[in-house]
Amino acid sequence: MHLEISKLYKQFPTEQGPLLALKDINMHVDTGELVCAVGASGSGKSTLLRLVAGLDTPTGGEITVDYERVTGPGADRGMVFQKYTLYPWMTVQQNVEFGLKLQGMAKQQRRERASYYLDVVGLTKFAKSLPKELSGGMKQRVAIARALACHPKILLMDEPFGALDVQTKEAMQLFLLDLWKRTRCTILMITHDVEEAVFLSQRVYVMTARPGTIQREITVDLPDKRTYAMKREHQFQAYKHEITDLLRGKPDMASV
Ligand SMILES: Nc1ncnc2c1ncn2[C@@H]1O[C@H](COP(=O)(O)OP(=O)(O)OP(=O)(O)O)[C@@H](O)[C@H]1O
Repeated sequence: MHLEISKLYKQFPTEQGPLLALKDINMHVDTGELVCAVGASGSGKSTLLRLVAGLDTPTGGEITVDYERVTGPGADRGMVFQKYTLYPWMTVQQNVEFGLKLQGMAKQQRRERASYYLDVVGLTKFAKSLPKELSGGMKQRVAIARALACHPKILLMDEPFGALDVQTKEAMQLFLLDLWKRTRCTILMITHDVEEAVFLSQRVYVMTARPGTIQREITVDLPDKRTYAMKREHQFQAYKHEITDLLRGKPDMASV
């Protein structure tokens, strides 16, 4: 799998005139990578992910998945949004099966596929529950199972833990890292949370706001096994400060 974003521009018409949301964005994600784009509010993160998902069209540049141009939504890209997007009237199992049903998969096969991914996210016992009976973290695990069940080439995550309390968010970050290792899925996540980006990623793209650009690409050279304790270590804190300073627009003394 190879996702390539080249010379991407997005401009929106507004009452005050054209608004340049994304300017000359160049990024890539390869098989098995977990990459985050981090930026302040208004840096165009959601716009970027919507373009990759094919939910909107760029003003300039292009996005390719395995060298094929993205022209609309496709089963090769699975989405997980911040707000729980489960259908409230469907059981957990039905929610996970829904995309497969749309793809025309036979009943027995989709039941088995959904059960497999509910097991992967540890929610087998809740297959018959309705979303309202689940906690926020559990709902996001269902949303992840639903996206993975369609066997996407890449999982696109838009602030997936943004609506969760701090403890649940940390638990979900560890859950995602474990899932990523077990399934070897490829993930592009956007977040405004610097600590989250450093904790999860192998590479981080740091964005600027108005217009949204890629300011820096940082390879996070931390041990593969990430732990809570690691967050207090010097190297982790150094990455966090480097990215926070970039977002604040402080001069980076290392590059002067
Ligand atoms: N449909 C639209 N029409 C006009 N302007 C838009 C539209 N969508 C986004 N924008 C503008 O584009 C810019 C980037 O928005 P976007 O939501 O992508 O940023 P973001 O980094 O995801 O922000 P946040 O973290 O607050 O969600 C903002 O200035 C926003 O107002």
